[in-house]
Amino acid sequence: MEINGGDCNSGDKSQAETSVLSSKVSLNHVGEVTLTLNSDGLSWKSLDSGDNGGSTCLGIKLVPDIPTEVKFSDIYAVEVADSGMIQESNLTSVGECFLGNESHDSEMNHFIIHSFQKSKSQACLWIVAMYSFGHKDLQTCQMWVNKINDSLNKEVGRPRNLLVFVHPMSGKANGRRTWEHVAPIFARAKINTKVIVTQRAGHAFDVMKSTTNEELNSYDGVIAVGGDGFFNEILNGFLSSRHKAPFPPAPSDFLDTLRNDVNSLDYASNVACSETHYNKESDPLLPSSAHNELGLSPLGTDDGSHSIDQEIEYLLPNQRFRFGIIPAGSTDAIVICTTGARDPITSALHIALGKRVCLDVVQVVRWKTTSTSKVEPCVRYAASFAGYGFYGDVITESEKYRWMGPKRYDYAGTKVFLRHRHLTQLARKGGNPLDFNFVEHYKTPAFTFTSFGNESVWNLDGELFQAHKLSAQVFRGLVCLFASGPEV
Ligand SMILES: Nc1ncnc2c1ncn2[C@@H]1O[C@H](COP(=O)(O)OP(=O)(O)OP(=O)(O)O)[C@@H](O)[C@H]1O
Repeated sequence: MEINGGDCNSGDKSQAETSVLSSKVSLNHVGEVTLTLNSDGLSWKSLDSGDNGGSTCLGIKLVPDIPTEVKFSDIYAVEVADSGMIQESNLTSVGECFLGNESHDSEMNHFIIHSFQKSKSQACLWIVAMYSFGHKDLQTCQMWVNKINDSLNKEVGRPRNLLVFVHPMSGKANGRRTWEHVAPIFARAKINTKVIVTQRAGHAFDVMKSTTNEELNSYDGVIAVGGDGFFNEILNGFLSSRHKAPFPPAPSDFLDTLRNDVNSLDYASNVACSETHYNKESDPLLPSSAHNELGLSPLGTDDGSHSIDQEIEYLLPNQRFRFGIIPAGSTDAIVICTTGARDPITSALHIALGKRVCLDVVQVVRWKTTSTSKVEPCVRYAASFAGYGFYGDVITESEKYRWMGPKRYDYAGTKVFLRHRHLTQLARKGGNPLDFNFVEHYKTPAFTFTSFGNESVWNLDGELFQAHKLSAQVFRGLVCLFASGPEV
């Protein structure tokens, strides 16, 4: 083993300060290599042929398709393994040439680097990759592991403790299996997980709502193993007791109605204040200072002095806190916006490596009149979409057929469509169902708030709905998921 000084990397001060470690080791499926520890990762070069491995067969050069470097930012774990076999060649599948090559296994101590490779057919899809390096001396293996771990510990943003909610009935009732499939990645990365398998709808919401920030402070994030609805349940549980911004501005005719309603004065003044301080043209996102100007400082500050960063601090249990999702649902739309692949392993790797992306969250306020004629807001948060009308009816109906898996949406959709009163009447009259105007029944036939503007107001079937996108600036920390953006 050689330890070379930093003078190997002349010219770059930061690199020169990092001493470079280099050893002759055996890489499984490749053979003998010189392994080098650089400032940002590991690289290796084959000693067999001088040009990174491979051998010749009938005059044709056979080069194993194995990377020659890995960055620390892409390594999620490293470990010393029990002594075992290292295969010194990769030529197991080249027919006759296999016999002609000297491929042999050697028993030696080894250490394993756990990383990932991007799928060749779909770059968003990450596949676990293991590099097994062998050396006769166990101490050398341990020394490499220690050095690599020292570098991994300097990687920022990686979680150490996570709260994991598993929805066992999600998708095709495979939430638990999905978690068991990815759990070894967290174990290898030495990430502690507290796992809660939900017993009923609303379980995760209740836990998130009732758990204090002090209690959540011991975690670096919350992970949902389930679908979009499950993720939204966790998000809503978290925000419902923490997000205290004023409601979005309402149209003046609606405010007049509210002002005339003596029972609703509190809400009217809240909404009116929002309207006064908000200028859509110059400031498309709701100003964070509105919290204080409205006198709504439930986060415990009312002097108007704290900055946006401080607000995030008050809202989140800690600055590291993130939300993550491991897809196990029926549609998994959110994960397509974050990792770009509907694949639990890809999501688990993103989470373990501390990759993140900001995702907008929308607050939807529905003003509804209660039985006592009081106008009250009903607040929900959505990370992908919110539905109304036909869409809502389909979702409600589909819950009866969860055992069918994702097919239930097609079945429930058809059933709700065919149940339509107008359609039945039309059929009785001998009309052509294709002439049927779906909009007649559902004034908003399949209304989904998929593309939220910064501020939107809808009057649907006589009820007022408002949505506003929570400022990415204000909620920078809050809406970060454990995932990097999809490859473009
Ligand atoms: N243990 C449980 N039993 C029944 N329902 C549950 C349970 N845990 C959570 N739920 C509810 O099931 C709803 C749907 O869950 P989820 O989003 O994971 O599945 P999905 O509907 O199959 O997927 P998608 O939302 O991607 O279409 C959630 O909103 C949640 O309230």
